[in-house]
Amino acid sequence: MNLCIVGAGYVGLTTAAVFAELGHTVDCVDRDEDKIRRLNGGDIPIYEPGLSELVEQNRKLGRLFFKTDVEQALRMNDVIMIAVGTPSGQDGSADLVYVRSVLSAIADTLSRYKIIIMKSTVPPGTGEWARQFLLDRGVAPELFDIVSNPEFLREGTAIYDTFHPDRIVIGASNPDAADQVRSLYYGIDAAVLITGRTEAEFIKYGSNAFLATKLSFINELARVCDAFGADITKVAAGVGMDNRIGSRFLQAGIGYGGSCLPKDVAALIAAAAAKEQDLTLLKAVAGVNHTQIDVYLRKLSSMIGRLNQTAHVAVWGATFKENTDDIRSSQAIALMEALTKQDCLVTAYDPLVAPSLQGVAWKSSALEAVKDADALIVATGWEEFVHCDWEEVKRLMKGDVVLDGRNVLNQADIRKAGLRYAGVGRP
Ligand SMILES: NC(=O)C1=CN([C@@H]2O[C@H](COP(=O)(O)OP(=O)(O)OC[C@H]3O[C@@H](n4cnc5c(N)ncnc54)[C@H](O)[C@@H]3O)[C@@H](O)[C@H]2O)C=CC1
Ligand SMILES: O=C(O)[C@H]1O[C@H](OP(=O)(O)OP(=O)(O)OC[C@H]2O[C@@H](n3ccc(=O)[nH]c3=O)[C@H](O)[C@@H]2O)[C@H](O)[C@@H](O)[C@@H]1O
Repeated sequence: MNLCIVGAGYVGLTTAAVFAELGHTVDCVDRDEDKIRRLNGGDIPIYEPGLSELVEQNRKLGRLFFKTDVEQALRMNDVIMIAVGTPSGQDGSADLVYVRSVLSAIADTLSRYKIIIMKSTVPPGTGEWARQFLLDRGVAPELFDIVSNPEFLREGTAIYDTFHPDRIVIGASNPDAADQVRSLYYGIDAAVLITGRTEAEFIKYGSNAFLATKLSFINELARVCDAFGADITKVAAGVGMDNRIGSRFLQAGIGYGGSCLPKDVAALIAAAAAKEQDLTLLKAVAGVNHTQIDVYLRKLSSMIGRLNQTAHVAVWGATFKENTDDIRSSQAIALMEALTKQDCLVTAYDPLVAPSLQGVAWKSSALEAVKDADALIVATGWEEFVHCDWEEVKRLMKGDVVLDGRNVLNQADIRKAGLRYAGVGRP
């Protein structure tokens, strides 16, 4: 099939590479000229394990192209996939400005039947709104179908997730269009759920909202475990052994971040509010996440006795989780900002990024960052932090406090090196 994917971000690029690998011919277009220039020069603008190899392989095979001429690519292809960003607006609702601009370009170029796939995460009802948008722009109804096909990949494992999804959700009002979208995925062994468009949109928000709920639940339980001197990792293991609950997404820490969970929880709350529904549970989920960093700061303060300009805190990790270079809504960054707000001296290191942050001194290695620090906080679970030389850390630090913001460290190793360990909900 000939496919045009609009948006060369995490989702657009991964989907383009995987669909090309499945044998389709893919035009991946983005209006960001610099991004497309880099892609055509063999430079992948995001860090995603395995993506670079897959892109290069399929470019060489003549199945994957990167272009800036969005209109021309829209004209040339039979299937259009919208994979542009849907960021949070002022009130938390999803800002559809980029989606609208693609729809506008589609309205300007549509002269024969096309399937328009909404891959971006959009609020319930957006497919219907998009259909009306095109009709209002004078596009004949028989010239298009809009199909919702939400994406469930995780950054850092995007290629694996796209080849091995738990399910493929296709929301369409026309069964033929749904079948065509299904055929794009031939070669991928996964359950396919065909549903209505609005239901598909809800499935995406429901999934992310549930994942966020699971995380805030375990983080709140970790706070109580702390108060009782119990170990949340053991509690989570036991709770997760119930198949109805499942063991994944129960790792307590400084809270969830990234470009999607916080944004999608906020968007669902806003979408519900627009229909006069008050989502009290999800508001609490967001609230727990928002205050999770305070829990760590209180713990840090109690261990080093102060949080002010005389406290030197080293922070390891800046990305919102390991194996990505994405710092969007990163709790690690929020933590650094909270520390600098208290005038602490912050030295930091991340294997991939060093974003400019007032009051934060970036160092070129993890060990450099801990030199003379009173305390170390591990804010992202990168492998190199998990397996570091704790004896050396102890030698370099002035103080002896190690705060495990992801509950990924081996307490025994840290204590053996003469350091004091604290996680959240871990005695
Ligand atoms: N990042 C992720 O892991 C996942 C994201 N999603 C959803 O997928 C959507 C895209 O997310 P990301 O890939 O992270 O976004 P991104 O922000 O990384 O990339 C979006 C791209 O779209 C381009 N763009 C915007 N308007 C355009 C236009 N009119 N014409 C051409 N290009 C245009 C931008 O230049 C940018 O390169 C969002 O709705 C997100 O919620 C869904 C699942 C996973
Ligand atoms: O819609 C999206 O964009 C995507 O959002 C998340 O994927 P992602 O944002 O890549 O990251 P996750 O792996 O879900 O992690 C989110 C945050 O939760 C944290 N987390 C995750 C798992 C856990 O047990 N504990 C925990 O604190 C991570 O450190 C991270 O900050 C979902 O997992 C994907 O299914 C979804 O497609």
